[in-house]
Amino acid sequence: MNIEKSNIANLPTKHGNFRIRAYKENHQEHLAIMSENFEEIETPYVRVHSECLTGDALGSLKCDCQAQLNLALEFIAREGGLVIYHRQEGRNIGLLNKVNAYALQDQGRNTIEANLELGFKEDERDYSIVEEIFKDLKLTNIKLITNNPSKIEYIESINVGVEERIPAITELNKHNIHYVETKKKHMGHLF
Ligand SMILES: Nc1nc2c(ncn2[C@@H]2O[C@H](COP(=O)(O)OP(=O)(O)OP(=O)(O)O)[C@@H](O)[C@H]2O)c(=O)[nH]1
Ligand SMILES: [Zn+2]
Repeated sequence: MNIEKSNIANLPTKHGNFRIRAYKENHQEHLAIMSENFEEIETPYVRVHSECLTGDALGSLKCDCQAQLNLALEFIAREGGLVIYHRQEGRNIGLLNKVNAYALQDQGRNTIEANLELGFKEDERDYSIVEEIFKDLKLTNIKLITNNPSKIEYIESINVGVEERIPAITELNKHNIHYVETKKKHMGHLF
């Protein structure tokens, strides 16, 4: 994999001060967001956050993405760690397809049924860039912020130890409760 990486720069945010590095693979760019003390921590807290433009940027109430991102940024600013902003929109079906999936959800399909009806798997994400970022940042043991057991499985499969799982549980609302229930029931998410 041919990956270009940026220098490390400061990023002050309302959640705290971070250090960021961008990574470019083919036509996609990702971001590592590190706490200021990241390099001194032996076993950092890590979140691999999948891009959700509608949630992260627009504050969509259909999912729990923005709340999880905010939770993770606040957590690592306080406790020390890393958020990888993994640019695989819509579980990697892309924005246009995700909006088509939303249109099917408007007609009553759940998040998985909509993906399948469009000809995709329920989850098309590929985490190979995450392995490259872990190598670049020399991560061998982490504490992972997630509810998704397949993320833990993947990270262990690349020989990075997951010493602890921190749940990423946020407040639900009437728009996302069905989405979260579907993840729990059909995708094995831990709540
Ligand atoms: N295809 C599709 N993608 C969605 C939908 N809602 C959210 N997403 C995407 O799902 C991804 C987030 O995945 P989730 O299943 O919510 O959570 P996760 O990352 O697997 O697990 P956590 O680490 O616990 O948050 C983001 O890329 C979102 O853009 C949807 O209805 N359809
Ligand atoms: Zn979302």
